[in-house]
Amino acid sequence: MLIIAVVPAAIVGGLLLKQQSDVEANYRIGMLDRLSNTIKQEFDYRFSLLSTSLDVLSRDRLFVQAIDNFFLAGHVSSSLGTLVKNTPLIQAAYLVDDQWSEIESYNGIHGLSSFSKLKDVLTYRLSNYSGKGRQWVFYYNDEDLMSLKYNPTRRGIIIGVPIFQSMTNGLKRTPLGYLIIVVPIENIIKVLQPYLKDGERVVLQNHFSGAGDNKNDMSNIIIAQGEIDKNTPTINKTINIELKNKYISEPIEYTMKVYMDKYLGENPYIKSLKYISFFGVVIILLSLFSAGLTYRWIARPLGGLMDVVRAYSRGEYKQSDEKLRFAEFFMVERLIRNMAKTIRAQMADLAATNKELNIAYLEKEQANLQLVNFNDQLERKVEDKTLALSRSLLREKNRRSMLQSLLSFSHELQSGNIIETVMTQVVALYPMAGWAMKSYADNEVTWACENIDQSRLEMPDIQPEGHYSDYYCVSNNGRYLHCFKIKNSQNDITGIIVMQYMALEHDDFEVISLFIRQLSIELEGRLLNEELARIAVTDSLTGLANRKAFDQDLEEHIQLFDRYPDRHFGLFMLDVNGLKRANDRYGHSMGDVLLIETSKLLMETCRLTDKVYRLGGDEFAIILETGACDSCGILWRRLEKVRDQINYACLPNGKRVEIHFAVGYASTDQYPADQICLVADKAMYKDKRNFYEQAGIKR
Ligand SMILES: Nc1nc2c(ncn2[C@@H]2O[C@H](COP(=O)(O)OP(=O)(O)OP(=O)(O)O)[C@@H](O)[C@H]2O)c(=O)[nH]1
Repeated sequence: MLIIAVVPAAIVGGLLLKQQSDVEANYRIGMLDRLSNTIKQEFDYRFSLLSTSLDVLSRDRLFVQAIDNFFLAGHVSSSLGTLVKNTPLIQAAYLVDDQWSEIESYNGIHGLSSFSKLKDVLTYRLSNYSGKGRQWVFYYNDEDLMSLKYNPTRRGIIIGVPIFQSMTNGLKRTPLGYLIIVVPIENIIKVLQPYLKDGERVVLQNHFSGAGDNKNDMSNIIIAQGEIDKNTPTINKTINIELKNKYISEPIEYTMKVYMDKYLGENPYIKSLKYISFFGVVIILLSLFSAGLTYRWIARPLGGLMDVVRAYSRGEYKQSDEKLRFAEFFMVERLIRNMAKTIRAQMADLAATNKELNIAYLEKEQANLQLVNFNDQLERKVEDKTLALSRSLLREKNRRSMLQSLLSFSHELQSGNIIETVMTQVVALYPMAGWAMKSYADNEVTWACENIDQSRLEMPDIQPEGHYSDYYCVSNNGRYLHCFKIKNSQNDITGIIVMQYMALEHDDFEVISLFIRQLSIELEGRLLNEELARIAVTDSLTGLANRKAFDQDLEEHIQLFDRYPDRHFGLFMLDVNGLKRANDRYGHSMGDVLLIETSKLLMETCRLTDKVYRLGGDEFAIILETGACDSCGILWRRLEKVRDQINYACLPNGKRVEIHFAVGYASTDQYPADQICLVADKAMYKDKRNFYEQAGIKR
């Protein structure tokens, strides 16, 4: 994997480096081309300029005439000097006559004999003149054409220009002389060297062309800038250049090699990258091959095996069509096939068992369902029954509670305050409700209220007179005022109970109605009992307490006095005088009136704390609760005063009899308690006797 990942990256990197190297190489080659062209153009330009200057000078009339005229030698010298100074390539110039004797020179060597070689070559060339140009170029080598300081190598180029009398006569004639120009290789180097940079060099190799006598070549001209290190890798370009223009008769050629110390060789890394790439590709191919083999012979069989196992785990017992390789795989395959057979058989058994179980399960489910339905129905019935039972139990409980309450209530009602007892009872029964009650039996005119607005109760719609039914209901701010009349057995309304509550349930209504009925009965019973008790101790004619009451009270007072001896009481005994006569004379009604009026008179005379009794017939008694002797004396004097006044008992028919009675009294202040009755009685009879005696009436 590492190889597969790294090798392509290295190849791509190498290709990029190679591309960069190629670009750089192309750039260097371009530089080399430009330098080569520059050197060539400069070479051509300089020699073209030189040839032009030579052509101009060779046509100079004074210059031509100077060959024959000694006096023009100064002009020649001046012209040659100008030529040499203005033309960088030229270092020395000679003007010679047709015998090649020097006429004038500049930077030259006087008496130079070396021209003999040139003479032969140039004469030969002129004889074979082709009609093209009239400047001839030659190499020189190892010749002294100027001082050593100008040309230490003794090598260079000579340009010979024949000078004719007239240009029109052509070159068939013998020239007057020759203009010889010396171009040392030092000047060529000097002219071309500025175009080079360090590490660049130009080697001009001349071609040996033309006649065999012109073998004095310049050898190689080496133009360099800076030191040349031969160990430094270089690039070079070889081109042919010609010293050639329209003035030169026979051009000469150079092979110019331009060197630059730039390395164009292959990058070693790129070179090694080739090997790396190659080996990388080989490794990748080998890896792919290995992967293919692994996949084909191991992974795919194992995958197929895994698929088979997974299919088995899912319950799909299909055999793979893929043939497994190797003996182990065959064994595994056989094992799996055997397992598949076994599992299939087991699955078939399981399927059959499962089917039976499913059937049994369905039957069980149906039975369960029926059972659940039955249970539901049973539960609903039990629930309904339980609810009904609980309701009846609650009702029964309420009734029992009510009955128990009513039992205690009946007992309480016989003795306590009726209103308070009833209100306590109803509030205890329904504490969340508001209650009010008014009793007509006690002539009560105010409502007893509990959690209810009394002002609402005073409204006409509440009053029982406007309603026929024993129960009526009026609304009260979203609630209800349930009104129950209390009636006695004569159907008289004896009271009303109001309940402020929500809408009444049937059970509640029944309970309250039962309570009201019970209340009515108990109330009437109490009233009857009270009446009976009152009658038992009341004299029916006069309305005074009777003898029974007198006996009870006297006994009470005696007992009380026995316990509290300082609390004296007094007893007055009274007897009406002349009742029999009144009866006899005017009838019993007169006697009754006499008794009634007497009792009124006694009641008016006594204090409220004194109790008056009619003991029977015409006998009366008075018990003074606080009846010390002096108190008894006060009452006796008041009775005396009343008796002394004349009072009548009158019938409607106008008949009347005078009221008169005898009085006697005793106090525990003076007598023992158990004797005061006797003492008072004696006193009374004594008083009666006195009356009759004074009145002269026979009894
Ligand atoms: N009208 C009337 N007469 C009664 C009543 N009770 C008793 N008498 C009668 O009153 C009479 C009482 O007689 P007396 O005891 O002699 O009374 P009296 O005539 O006043 O003579 P003294 O008591 O001795 O003064 C009897 O004839 C009774 O019948 C009653 O309630 N009404």
